[in-house]
Amino acid sequence: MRKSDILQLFGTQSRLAEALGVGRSAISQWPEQLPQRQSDQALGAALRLGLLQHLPAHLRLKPEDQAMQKVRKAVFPVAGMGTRFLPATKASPKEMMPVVDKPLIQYAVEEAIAAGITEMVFITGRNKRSIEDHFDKAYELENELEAKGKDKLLEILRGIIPKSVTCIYIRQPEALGLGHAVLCAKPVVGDEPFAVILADDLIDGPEMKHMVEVFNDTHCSVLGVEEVAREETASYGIVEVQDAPASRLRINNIVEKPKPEEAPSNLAVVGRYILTPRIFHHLQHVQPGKGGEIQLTDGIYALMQEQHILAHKLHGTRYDCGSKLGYLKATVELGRKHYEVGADFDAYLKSLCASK
Ligand SMILES: O=c1ccn([C@@H]2O[C@H](COP(=O)(O)OP(=O)(O)OP(=O)(O)O)[C@@H](O)[C@H]2O)c(=O)[nH]1
Ligand SMILES: O=P(O)(O)O[C@H]1O[C@H](CO)[C@@H](O)[C@H](O)[C@H]1O
Repeated sequence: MRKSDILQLFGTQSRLAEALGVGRSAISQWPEQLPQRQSDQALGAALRLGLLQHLPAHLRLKPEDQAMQKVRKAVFPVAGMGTRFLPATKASPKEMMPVVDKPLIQYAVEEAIAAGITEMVFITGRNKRSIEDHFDKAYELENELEAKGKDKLLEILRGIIPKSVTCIYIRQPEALGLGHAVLCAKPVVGDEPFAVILADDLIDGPEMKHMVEVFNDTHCSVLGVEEVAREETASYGIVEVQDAPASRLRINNIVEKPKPEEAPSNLAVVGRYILTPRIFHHLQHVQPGKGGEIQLTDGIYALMQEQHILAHKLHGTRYDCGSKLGYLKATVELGRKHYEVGADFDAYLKSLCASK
């Protein structure tokens, strides 16, 4: 690829330099015929900035490069301690706590599958064996159900993970923080955009599917956000946004768990992210932040200095199942909707309220 083609795409050297996070002098030293690495970098930046529609036909992405830009992998960090749910989480993971009849992690995996994601990457720690068992084939149990003619249950069991989906487990040796957990996925994710789903934020609705649509349109990282009460900002990553063309919300600041008086807004990041692979570079360099942990938010802040990052306002209802109250709310709401017990449970709740 020629440097002049690239410059035509970006308009000016400064704009290209800014997009790549390098100085203008570095660009002026580029030769006219660009080595592969520079053309890849420049094309990647153009893709993220939505400039590729202006690219002459002979320079458009090859189908194999387009495949690399699909969100095919989801990372599920599940190596945390779950201290807010002790003693329930003393010997079993928080992500295996059931809401009605499915563990939290299964809701998260189902949301990823609904978004067309086919590789599930779990970042696990100690006490997390039951997560692997949950997504593994249970031969003895299946044989038992088959012998007893319990076909419906057998079907439910076999449907947990469709055949087209692969599960991969990576151990986070120490719970050094969410950012560190995501960095542990680097060897498996490689040079592709990927989703991050925090299972304790249970979302009733196909949120990741909507976010993948935004990514496919823009090729920018996307964060799921929701307005929270001012007094709750210290529990979340908080973003500041500006209106960008096509009513996409572009993030221009992100702060981990600010006090209400210091928060740039009340727009909170919930546990849904689509990130470009460049995040790994930044996570390798961020220092321990809030709470002495390697924070994903700090990596995202660094990424934002060189790439556009968008905020996607949730469509579905989110339940903070990392907290007791949020978990109880999810249990009641999803219980009321459940195909088997929903109607009876709803009648019970109504009679309970009437009797108080
Ligand atoms: O080092 C870490 C930290 C956090 N995580 C994962 O990131 C997500 C958000 O982290 P949380 O802070 O909500 O989870 P926690 O397990 O640490 O919970 P509490 O002690 O606060 O009750 C959770 O899904 C957690 O498992 C990791 O995988 N590794
Ligand atoms: O839940 P944690 O680990 O305290 O916090 C993590 O998840 C939150 C969403 O649930 C985000 O807003 C935070 O930015 C992130 O660090």
